[in-house]
Amino acid sequence: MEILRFTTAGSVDDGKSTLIGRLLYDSKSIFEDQIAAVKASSERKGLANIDLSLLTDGLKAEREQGITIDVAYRYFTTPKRKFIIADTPGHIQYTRNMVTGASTANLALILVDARNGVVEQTCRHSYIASLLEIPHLVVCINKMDLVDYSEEVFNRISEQFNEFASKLVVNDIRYIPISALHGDNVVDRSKNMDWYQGGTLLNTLETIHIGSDENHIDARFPVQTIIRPHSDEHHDYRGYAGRVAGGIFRPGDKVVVLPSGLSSTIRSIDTFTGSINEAFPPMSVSMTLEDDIDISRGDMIVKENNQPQMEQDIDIMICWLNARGPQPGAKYTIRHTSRETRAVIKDVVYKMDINTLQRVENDAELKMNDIARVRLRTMQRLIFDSYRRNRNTGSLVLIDENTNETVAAGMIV
Ligand SMILES: Nc1nc2c(ncn2[C@@H]2O[C@H](COP(=O)(O)OP(=O)(O)OP(=O)(O)O)[C@@H](O)[C@H]2O)c(=O)[nH]1
Repeated sequence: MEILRFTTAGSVDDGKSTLIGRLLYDSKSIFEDQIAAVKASSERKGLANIDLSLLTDGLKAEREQGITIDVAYRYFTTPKRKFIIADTPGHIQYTRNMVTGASTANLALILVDARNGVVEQTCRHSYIASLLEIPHLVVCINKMDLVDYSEEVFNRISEQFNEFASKLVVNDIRYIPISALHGDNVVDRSKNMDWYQGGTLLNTLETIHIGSDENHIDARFPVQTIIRPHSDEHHDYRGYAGRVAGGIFRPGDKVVVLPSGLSSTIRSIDTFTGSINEAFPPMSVSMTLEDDIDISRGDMIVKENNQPQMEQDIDIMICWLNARGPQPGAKYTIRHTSRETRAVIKDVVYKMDINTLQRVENDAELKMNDIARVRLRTMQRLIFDSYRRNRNTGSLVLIDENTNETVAAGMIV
């Protein structure tokens, strides 16, 4: 079954918890005992309706303890798709959390309070979603019940958002008028907004086309592990295991191993359940080649006629995630595909002011949540594509060698 990953963003009190609770409740994705518990505590609080935000409040408590990464993952399934929600809180650490939750997302769900319209947070979240090249944006205009389910308010906010979004790179934006509290257009079609002809939120999540979200053109296979079983039966088996990061591989394909440049032909592609004729992202497989060549972890198998770049000097857009900014000359471990190497930050080219979308030059000091363009020099060559071309081979993280913390996420320009 297809999996859709999405992230949620909105300012504090826009209704994210209520919306996710509603989505799980109306799609019957939560267990009866959880519902019973929420009903009981709603009654205890003297509420007439059950308070759906209580379903996600357990997670809030965790957040308030200040755990390192404030992203809570929730899972639900309908007959059509599986869903993974990366739920990020609306408070000030937006960038860091969104980057963490959104790097693999197909879709970003942006919540707007119908009474307030597009606010600063909406713009920041949308900018980050576009920076991360999240392919689909769904803007839910919530609390429609508080504006008399007005079509005019909905249109005004949609236009306001559209105008801002025209400055971003987002290909697919949809707008849905909802009331998370009353359930309008979340799972069930609203009886209060006949003027709205589009799908409900769940319907949109179930049907949005995500088949082209992965790059199926540039064949990229970063090798994670070399498999050499020691039993007699498999004496000469040597497989290269990893996750397909782009394109389509088939037995018989002429391939090149990078960085060595040695070439061979794919003999077989194997999975736990047997051999297959085709491998594409994000499948995890093991390949065997016709020739016995030297391959190690971090190498990349690609096709002869379509090769990635290999460089040591790399420009990236970076999101700084750590409380401590980079010290001059500090070395970092870079994790990129299945490869690890060291790098130094040579230069901060500019920082980005997310509110105005202007570049700020002459300010090289990176602070938490900053977004900047920086130049890296790596010890070994990286084998990469631009992030725009391939999110798998174009993204990397920087790790502090002393504390072992992830201090930044980067997207190769
Ligand atoms: N009238 C109305 N109230 C809503 C709606 N959705 C949410 N609310 C209310 O708005 C308030 C905030 O909702 P939450 O779901 O806690 O908001 P949140 O965005 O998750 O807040 P944080 O988790 O603090 O970021 C609550 O009092 C909700 O009952 C809606 O569609 N209509």
